[in-house]
Amino acid sequence: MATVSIPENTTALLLDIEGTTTPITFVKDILFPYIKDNLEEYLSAHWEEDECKQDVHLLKKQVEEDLRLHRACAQHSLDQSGHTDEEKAIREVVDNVLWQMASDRKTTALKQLQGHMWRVAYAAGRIKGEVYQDVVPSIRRWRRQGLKVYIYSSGSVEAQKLLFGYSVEGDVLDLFNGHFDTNIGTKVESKSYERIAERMGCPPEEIMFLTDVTREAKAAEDAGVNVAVVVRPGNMELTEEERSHYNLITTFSQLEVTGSA
Ligand SMILES: CSCCC(=O)C(=O)COP(=O)(O)O
Ligand SMILES: [Mg+2]
Repeated sequence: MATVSIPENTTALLLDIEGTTTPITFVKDILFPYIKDNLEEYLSAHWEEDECKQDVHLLKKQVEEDLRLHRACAQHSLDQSGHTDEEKAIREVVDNVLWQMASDRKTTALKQLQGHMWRVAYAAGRIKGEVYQDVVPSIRRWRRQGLKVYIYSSGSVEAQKLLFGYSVEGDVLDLFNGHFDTNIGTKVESKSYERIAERMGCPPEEIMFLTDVTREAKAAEDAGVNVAVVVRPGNMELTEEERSHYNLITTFSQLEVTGSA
């Protein structure tokens, strides 16, 4: 198994979740179906609570933005009048959320609601966060070697903490120095990586980002961040050009700090 060097000046590793620390199938076959199956019941049960009201408010803001950019179809828009009865309003939220999920959108509004819904399932032991076997030992090794380790996922920070707090390996939240989500910007915008570097208090060149998505890798590279593309079973196929351009790893154990044995 070929090793890939973590550049010598690196002080922090930044990790994607889906397709990188965690199988895509966990997200697509466990997490997302949970939302689809429980959405209407969840909204009905929590509709009058502040947190749920804020989630719905954020979804409405997203619809306004989508309409402004001509992205939303009329039947998937939330009612803007505010003069609708509760059942109809819930139905509209359900339709909008399912529409967003069908296109695998990564909006902050969608991800915030999903995070709140998963909380109950994790706490009740109905879901355990999957992580590839190489993930925890590799991160522990990097931490011993003095590197900081952060997560950057489209999943909300709350959803990230649930996944690692209730993981198949137990509570492994101590692995991470911090978490970032789309509140800092989308993962395909290079500005997001500049902001993350600012928040970490280091230049982008000291960060190495691991992801399965080459559009994210390109955005990070454009910001000056070093990247390795993670190839896991079920991840999107890479083109020949991508395969030759990026450092590829199939497991975290391949990543070695330069100069370490
Ligand atoms: C953080 S758990 C939920 C995963 C999720 O909703 C998602 O969109 C994953 O996106 P990623 O940026 O980790 O590929
Ligand atoms: Mg990913």
